[in-house]
Amino acid sequence: MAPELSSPSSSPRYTVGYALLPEKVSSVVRPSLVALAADRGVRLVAVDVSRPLAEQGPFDLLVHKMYDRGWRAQLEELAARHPGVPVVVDSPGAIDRLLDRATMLDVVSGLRAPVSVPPQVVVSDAAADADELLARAALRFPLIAKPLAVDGSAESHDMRLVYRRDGVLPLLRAPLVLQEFVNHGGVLFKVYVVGDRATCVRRSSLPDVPAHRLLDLDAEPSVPFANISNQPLPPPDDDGGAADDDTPAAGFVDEVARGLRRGLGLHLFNFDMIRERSEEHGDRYFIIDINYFPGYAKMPGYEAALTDFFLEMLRGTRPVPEQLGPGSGLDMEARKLEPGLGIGLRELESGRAQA
Ligand SMILES: Nc1ncnc2c1ncn2[C@@H]1O[C@H](COP(=O)(O)OP(=O)(O)OP(=O)(O)O)[C@@H](O)[C@H]1O
Ligand SMILES: O=P(O)(O)O[C@H]1[C@H](O)[C@@H](O)[C@H](OP(=O)(O)O)[C@@H](OP(=O)(O)O)[C@H]1O
Ligand SMILES: [Mg+2]
Ligand SMILES: [Mg+2]
Repeated sequence: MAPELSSPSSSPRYTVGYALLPEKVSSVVRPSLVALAADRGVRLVAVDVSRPLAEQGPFDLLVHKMYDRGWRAQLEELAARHPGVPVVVDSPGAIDRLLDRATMLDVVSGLRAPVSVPPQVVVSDAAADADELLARAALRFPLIAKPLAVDGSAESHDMRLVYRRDGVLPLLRAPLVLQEFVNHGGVLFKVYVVGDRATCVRRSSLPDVPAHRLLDLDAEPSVPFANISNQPLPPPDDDGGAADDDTPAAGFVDEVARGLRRGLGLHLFNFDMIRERSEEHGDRYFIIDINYFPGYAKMPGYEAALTDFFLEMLRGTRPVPEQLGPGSGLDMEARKLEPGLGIGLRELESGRAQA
């Protein structure tokens, strides 16, 4: 039965543990989220990842974004021994696919919605002949060179826009992905997914590259850049004519989000989508990046969205993603949980929960 949670003074009935890096805690676990969640009966508690997980809790639900292998091993070990207690969101196996740009976007080809990935090739080691790979993949300049690993480091966001081949390839540090740059009017659509909610936010992006830039041999053959989508949006006059009401239709955004959620077997992520407008092809949408547990505070109304989602998971009113992707051996089912009956990991370890 759902707990009575409407009164601000009601004591928390559920405990949600979060295992996040300090920067993510300060960006997402803001007082406004903690207060709203508490008001609705959800207590947010930090997991101390330097201590054994089995000694902490009890947690009714665990959310996490940690890159540490030791942490992951703890989750897997516990899950193998006690499937489903507590509910872990999301499965490390499913998250793994987003931590490698070679596999991150594989899911897109299975979507029904008309959206694709720009052509790309993986350069897996420094000894690889990037020239030969480029020729074989028939990629067209400009390209974006992206580090393969997505590991929470600043380096994993160090990109390079490559206008032409001359003298550039030795500058690129493998392993990386070379992806065709798509002109898209300097505006990116960042879609935040929280369970079955999808919220599209307009963000700044790289400006279009005019054809003559590729032929200008006096200009730099490549330029480095990082974290471009955190820059403020250009005023509407300067952003290629794109305006606030130019965001993709909500039905389309929802369809893409639903397809990704199902294909990835994940609940908490965002994706970056760009739109190419050309006379030749009309509008074409591309997905260029998917991020696990992003900076939710940049999404309007994130406090209510996350709190609703926690409660749905805890009350078992939200099933896990309908189709779980490969490699997600740790996926756990949301199940009916009596409020306040979160089973402590310590108790499980000692066998008391079975008593
Ligand atoms: N194929 C592309 N065509 C055009 N622009 C692109 C393309 N790929 C990336 N970009 C631009 O480069 C930026 C950074 O690329 P990407 O999103 O892959 O990197 P990231 O560091 O993982 O970003 P985030 O901070 O969202 O995790 C994008 O926000 C977009 O502005
Ligand atoms: O910190 P790492 O592991 O590198 O991952 C980042 C993602 O790549 C970004 O997409 C997040 O920012 P956005 O929410 O603006 O996408 C960004 O969110 P943040 O602004 O809370 O740091 C991070 O989640
Ligand atoms: Mg991005
Ligand atoms: Mg990213």
